[in-house]
Amino acid sequence: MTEIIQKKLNDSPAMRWTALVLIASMMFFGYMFVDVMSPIQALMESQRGWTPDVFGTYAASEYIVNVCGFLIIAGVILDKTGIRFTGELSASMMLIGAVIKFIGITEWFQTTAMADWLNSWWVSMPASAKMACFGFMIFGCGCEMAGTTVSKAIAKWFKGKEMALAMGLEMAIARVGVFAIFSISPIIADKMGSVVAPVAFCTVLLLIGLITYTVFTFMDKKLDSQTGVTAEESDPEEEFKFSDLGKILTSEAFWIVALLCVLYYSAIFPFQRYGANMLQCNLDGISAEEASNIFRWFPIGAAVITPFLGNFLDRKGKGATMLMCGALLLICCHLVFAFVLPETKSAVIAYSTIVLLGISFALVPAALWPSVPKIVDEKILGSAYCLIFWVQNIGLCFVPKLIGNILTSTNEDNPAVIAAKEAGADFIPYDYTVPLIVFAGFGVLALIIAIYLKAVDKKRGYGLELPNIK
Ligand SMILES: NCCCC[C@H](N)C(=O)NCC(=O)O
Repeated sequence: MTEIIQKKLNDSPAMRWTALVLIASMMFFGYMFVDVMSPIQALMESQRGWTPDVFGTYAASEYIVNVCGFLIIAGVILDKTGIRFTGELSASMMLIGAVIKFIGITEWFQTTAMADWLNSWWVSMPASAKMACFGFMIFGCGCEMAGTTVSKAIAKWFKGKEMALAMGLEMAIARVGVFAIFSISPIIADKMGSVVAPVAFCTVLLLIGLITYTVFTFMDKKLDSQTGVTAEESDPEEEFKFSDLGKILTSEAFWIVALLCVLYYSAIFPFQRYGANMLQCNLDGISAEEASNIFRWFPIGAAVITPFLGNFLDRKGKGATMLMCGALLLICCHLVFAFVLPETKSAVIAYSTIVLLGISFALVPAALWPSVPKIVDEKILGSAYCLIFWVQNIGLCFVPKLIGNILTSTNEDNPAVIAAKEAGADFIPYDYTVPLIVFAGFGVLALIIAIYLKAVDKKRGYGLELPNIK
């Protein structure tokens, strides 16, 4: 009898890589939106009155609802409803949040009665910033939920195939999004003469992201029909249970990784918000466009190297060592920005430090995320990732605000800042030394924890230094 073996959709390399492109597009556009304002901070200050303090509050708003427990609920939604519904929900939340933020910063909104009302309380926060924060809160819930959903989707489509490479590439594509927006946001703002245009552009891209994910859901439905799955993720063993939270939260290894994650990323993503402005200030007031041109090599450096490091980790191991090297590099880079760059004002030093920071940003994520399955049970892996994101989001929420406050308070008596403000200048030459020392401090703590993790790994034999491919 001839046996007919039906090939599943993800058995075809073309189909599974198409699926990756579709889902990674959503994250690509999402990461673009996250940083659309970062390179036009000086313009936001001159056109909408967003001081560093306001900018810090705005940056924190992306994570606030996640920190209040949304990420835990997101884990439940994902495990109960599956990747199709959760992905659509995430992409829709990102789009709705983006539209609210876009409306909030338009010229038109500033003339409305609602803006007058918003301006009447908490007066240091302009109405545009309040609306943008509200939109960014909704966007942030969608974006972080999408991050977990995409990991689960890649695991489903690439299980037993090129899973690590696919995850590395997805992260790399997202970093390219940051590179792209740092390149084009100031250009669009300049050409259109307004800060609204780049936000409008990214909002349209998020709509495209929703469409690409919708196309993926049709492919995923087809895959399920081929594998005979009727209700998604119906295996009760795989489901999120609240009792699992206790198991994870009482694990020492989980806390080591979660703390390392929050400390390291607190010196990366919040820095990304201020990086271009910091370069502008430390390189004697180069234009926002020139500063973005330098800064964009940070995510692109990470994007290029991450898949290679993932491959190295798969074959040679050395995960814990990579974490230590990444943290060490981070400290050196922030200290160079704090003390060497303001003295030398050298573009060469700025470029090389940015590239080195990009290498650090490749080393740590490439080693950190694949380490999690080595320290927690596969059954509770989804919950563990959600909880690590949750702890990480606490840092990402409060650190930008902390940095904004420090930047404002340490520059209160800075004569150059006072003079620029009095003259109504477009560019305010802030002194970034103290915020950069704080970032380096996070790196020092991350390094100590990475060293401790390596020692714990040696004692308990998690295999963090071993290759993934046996
Ligand atoms: N909203 C941008 C920050 C994404 C944070 C996310 N929880 C994460 O850690 N992603 C992995 C990465 O390395 O980008």
